Amino acid sequence: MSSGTEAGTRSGFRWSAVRQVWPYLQPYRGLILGWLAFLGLSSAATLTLPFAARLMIEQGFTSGNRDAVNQAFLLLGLVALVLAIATALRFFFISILGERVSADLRKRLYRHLLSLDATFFEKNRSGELLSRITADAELVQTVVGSSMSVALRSVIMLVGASALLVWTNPKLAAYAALAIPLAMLPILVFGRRVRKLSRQSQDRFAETSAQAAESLGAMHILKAFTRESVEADRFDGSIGKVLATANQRIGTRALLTFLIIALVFGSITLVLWVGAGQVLDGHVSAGVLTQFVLYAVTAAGSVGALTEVWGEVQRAGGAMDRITEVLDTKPDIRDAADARRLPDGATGSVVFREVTFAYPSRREKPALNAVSFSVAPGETIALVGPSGAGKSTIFQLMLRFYDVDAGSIEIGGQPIKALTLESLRSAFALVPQDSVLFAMSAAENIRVGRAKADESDVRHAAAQAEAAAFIEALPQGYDTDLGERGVKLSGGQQQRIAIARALLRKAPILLLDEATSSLDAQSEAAIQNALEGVRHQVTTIVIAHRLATVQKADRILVIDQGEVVAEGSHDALIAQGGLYAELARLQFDLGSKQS
Ligand SMILES: Nc1ncnc2c1ncn2[C@@H]1O[C@H](COP(=O)(O)OP(=O)(O)OP(=O)(O)O)[C@@H](O)[C@H]1O
Repeated sequence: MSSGTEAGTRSGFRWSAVRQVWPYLQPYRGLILGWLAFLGLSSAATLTLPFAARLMIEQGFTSGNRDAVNQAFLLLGLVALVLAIATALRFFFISILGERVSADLRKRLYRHLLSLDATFFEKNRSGELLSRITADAELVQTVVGSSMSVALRSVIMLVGASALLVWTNPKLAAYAALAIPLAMLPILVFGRRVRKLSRQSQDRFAETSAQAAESLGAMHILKAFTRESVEADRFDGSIGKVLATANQRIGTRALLTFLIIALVFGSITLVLWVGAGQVLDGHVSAGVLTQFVLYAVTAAGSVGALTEVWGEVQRAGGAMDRITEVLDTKPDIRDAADARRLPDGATGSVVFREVTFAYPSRREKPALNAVSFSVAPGETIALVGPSGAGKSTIFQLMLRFYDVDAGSIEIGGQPIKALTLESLRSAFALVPQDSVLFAMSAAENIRVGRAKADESDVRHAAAQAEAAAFIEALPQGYDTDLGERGVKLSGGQQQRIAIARALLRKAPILLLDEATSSLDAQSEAAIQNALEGVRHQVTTIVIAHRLATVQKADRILVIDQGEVVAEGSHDALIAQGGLYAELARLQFDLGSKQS
């Protein structure tokens, strides 16, 4: 997406992206409290272990007292039990929290995507957007459900172990204190690079998903043009790029890990060497040194764990950036603050006044130029003209998929910009050029027209659209699943389902965009008859290349290069002898030669 590339090159880490996660955590205060409580308990238990070990050595082995050994082991066992229970419950609370947060994030993202307008989807590939719902939300889940917990636990352990180091032996602790800032140094140096590479990884992965989604959705084209191997190579190339970025990121992380472990444990070894000298000199007991060692290892382990999750947090920061970009995108086409509903029972009149419009991606060439016409309620109008003339654009503007650049459009006597989008679009039943079906049953596909329609209405609409006979002949009749995008049906059958869907809607304005182009003459005639039946109840606007389809229209508008160049009945337009007469001569002459 356009803003995506901007953010992709932005190298700074956005804390705002991390803050964006907070509203998703807030509703789950109970889970957070549960997690914090058990985090505290498990940390306390872990910090008690070195102390128990010291007791064992000092009072048990050194003094040779069996009771003391028993007591020390009992304490150790109890601590271990508390640790086990607290760790399990901590894991439980935080993992559930992670799942809930990512589920909410996905729901919100999807809902938001559905609210965005046509321009957004022209700029962004669906597979790429899908990866934000799947892969990016997954990363955020990992951070909330695990890294966040590890990070906080490590901080607590680091602080706790450091305090206990000072308590155990302040002099040795002072040496150890030098090790910590040393360990932080590589994080500061390499952290920025890791987060930049992480964002790049996610972007490249999204690109791969987009590519795969597109190809899998057009498998028959790939096969028909034997492009499988070209496609596979293209995918290999994309994956190669993902891998290259991942390699760089992992390499940097590996170097980071090496430096941290080498610095931290190197320093600790030095400190212990000093400590061992103190034991030999009799200044410090073996028990105290053991306790010190264990606390030092705990503190060092915490630093290590922090660096590990720091990388994760950086990655999730990148992912959250990508999610936030979508959530921050506001649709240009939305309800005005004072939008009102189109009154129920509004008539199906349509008025275009001097409408000029250019698509956002092609501003230099208007698709429509000062187009004016009006359609009375119950009238049937046909839009005719060469391919690319602007006929479908007229439909898109009526449905307010785009806003006009100049002029205005009225439906039922109301300017469409003053209406709520929901009520405006409820006034239309559209049969688009490509009948889009879903992987649902035949009945559900028809019910897309009106979700609450009952079975008899669905069957009636199917009968009107000449679809009843073939649907009933399907293996499970109306319950037959039609496959992804309706692949299990022929083009003409898909089109009839789309017509049934539109008829079921019972909207005041019916828009047919090449709606019967895939049908045989017989089916088309039958549908024309069915449409005759509803003809005076609804306003019908038909786009058709086959002039036989439009002859019965009350009026025909001839569109050419974004302008209305002629208007009238079939006979009147033939008599005028313009573009329409030319189209008619070509089609009907051809027809007579063929027959
Ligand atoms: N989303 C879009 N972005 C940019 N230009 C577009 C877009 N959709 C259509 N166009 C352009 O606008 C012009 C009008 O297109 P439109 O789809 O309205 O033509 P049409 O008359 O319906 O053609 P056809 O009969 O082939 O369906 C064409 O030049 C087309 O290339």
